[in-house]
Amino acid sequence: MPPLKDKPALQAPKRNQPLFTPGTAAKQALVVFVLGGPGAGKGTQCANIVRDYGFQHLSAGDLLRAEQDREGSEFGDMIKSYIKEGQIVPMEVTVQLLENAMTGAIEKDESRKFLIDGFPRKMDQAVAFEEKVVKSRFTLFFDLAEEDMRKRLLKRGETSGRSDDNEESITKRFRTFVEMSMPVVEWFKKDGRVVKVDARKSPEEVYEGVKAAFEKEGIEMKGK
Ligand SMILES: Nc1ncnc2c1ncn2[C@@H]1O[C@H](COP(=O)(O)OP(=O)(O)O)[C@@H](O)[C@H]1O
Ligand SMILES: O=c1ccn([C@@H]2O[C@H](COP(=O)(O)OP(=O)(O)O)[C@@H](O)[C@H]2O)c(=O)[nH]1
Ligand SMILES: [Mg+2]
Repeated sequence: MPPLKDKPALQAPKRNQPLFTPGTAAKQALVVFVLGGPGAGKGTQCANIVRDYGFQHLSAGDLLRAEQDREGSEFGDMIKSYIKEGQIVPMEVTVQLLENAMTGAIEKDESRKFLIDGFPRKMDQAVAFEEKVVKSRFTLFFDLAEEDMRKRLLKRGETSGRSDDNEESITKRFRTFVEMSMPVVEWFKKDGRVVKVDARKSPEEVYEGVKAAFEKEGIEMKGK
């Protein structure tokens, strides 16, 4: 995993210091959250969307794993244990990593359209991000039963090398998903900002549902 590029080491906010700098470049972004249980296929579908819609893919899990492996990170050990236990890393860390990545991409003029994958997984993250960074346009929600997600994760675990793709961690991640993350989906749903996609079929068939969701939200493919 590469280190955080062109950014100072991530530091915990000092007492009485605002968590995020208001008015940053990230405010200009178009954000789509991508949620769904562990193994539902979020990352797989994000790759399709990046290819066809010109979004930048920011996976909160990938950013946390990169920070975990970054030499000198004061959060490395903490992130490692949260991930293995299927717990949600304190939101200050994740929101700051996301904001850094968005600001970096905007400054380099790569894109202002972001798919934020696997975030927000807990109400405090959702509220903080939308208040302090930017409000999401909508949430793409991949719907899949636990038994199917478990099968996909165990298969992924054969090659992923991830510390949390094993039976014990998977069970913990499912509990966290139901208790912490589903309330976030329900909250956005009440606000009319969730589009649900059936994730049971093949990746190609699931992508048809994704394209229909983007069309419904008025987001066009590249070059259209
Ligand atoms: N529609 C699908 N049908 C079967 N397997 C899938 C499908 N989509 C993704 N996978 C596989 O399931 C695993 C989890 O997918 P991934 O995209 O990493 O999900 P998530 O990011 O939601 O955890 C991966 O090994 C992936 O190749
Ligand atoms: O906002 C986030 C996103 C992820 N995680 C942690 O990172 C793990 C892996 O997340 P990822 O999205 O990579 O897993 P996926 O759902 O794609 O399998 C989660 O179980 C959490 O422990 C977190 O703490 N906060
Ligand atoms: Mg993923």
